[in-house]
Amino acid sequence: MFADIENNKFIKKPSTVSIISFPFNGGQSHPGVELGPKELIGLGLVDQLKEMGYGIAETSGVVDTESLKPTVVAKGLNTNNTEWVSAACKELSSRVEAECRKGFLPVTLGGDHSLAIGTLNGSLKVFGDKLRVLWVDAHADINPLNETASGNLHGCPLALVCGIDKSPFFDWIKEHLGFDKLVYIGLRDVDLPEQKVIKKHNIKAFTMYHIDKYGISKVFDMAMDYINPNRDLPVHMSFDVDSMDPSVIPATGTPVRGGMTFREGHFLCEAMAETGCLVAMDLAEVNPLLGDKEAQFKTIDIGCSLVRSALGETLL
Ligand SMILES: NC(=[NH2+])NCCC[C@H](N)C(=O)O
Ligand SMILES: [Mn+2]
Ligand SMILES: [Mn+2]
Repeated sequence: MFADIENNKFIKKPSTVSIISFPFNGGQSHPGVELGPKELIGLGLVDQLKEMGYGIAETSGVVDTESLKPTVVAKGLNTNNTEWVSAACKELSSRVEAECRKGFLPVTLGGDHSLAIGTLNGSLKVFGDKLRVLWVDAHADINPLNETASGNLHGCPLALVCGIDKSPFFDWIKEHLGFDKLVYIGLRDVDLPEQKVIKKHNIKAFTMYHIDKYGISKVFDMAMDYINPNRDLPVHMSFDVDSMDPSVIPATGTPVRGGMTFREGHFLCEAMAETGCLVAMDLAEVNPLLGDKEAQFKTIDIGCSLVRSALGETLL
């Protein structure tokens, strides 16, 4: 058995990772994001993790999202590909849950950020109300389903995970994340309905303003002090690569200027690793079809190094 969750004794720094590829683009409208996992692995991510000493779980693998595409879809919904996002995320949830139960650390490679509906549900099932979530993103991704202007579900995952929305299309989501168990870092593009939700539920958020003002080190400490003051609770980090500045990570579908530098992003991941509390990670929104060759290479290469940093890569 992996851990004694009741006593906060989850496995710190697990030695085995499961690489879950989630080639999915149904949560947004730019083709190409489904190629993220293949390109990240193609550039050597799995070998790099092995070199760092990690065991790679045999249960690593690809979620066959295409086969989960529904043939009949409801009309008149405010969100796009609703049934497909639900079916794919439900499958992803059970994969993440199974890996966490074995004491492995699932690293889910996206795919668009709607994937967090699945990954967070999976880790919530295992760690229950001990689970804490660090959401690293330019966006808040907490649009209520009936209020999203774009209709793209990658802008809504936290509304479902936190139970603001109890859509019948997502009736498999039974457990919800408390608002006080979530913290944001990197925000700089938040829609009006999201601003209302964040204020109403008093969700802790560190925007780029706070990173500029205090520096990333202090911001990370403040974020952890809020969700995990004794550094003894399991943390799921959901990392959207558009949290990074577009000059660092250009190949992503919804870039926003004024993001984290190369070092700020890596420092954040290194600091997360240092706590020993990371139990699951998502890397979302790498789109290898956007921009020129150099932009694509940079994005994939730095995507890999962010994961390595979060898993404890250090120079010495
Ligand atoms: N995971 C992301 N990149 N989300 C971008 C969301 C953009 C915008 N807030 C929307 O809801 O459409
Ligand atoms: Mn984003
Ligand atoms: Mn996002």
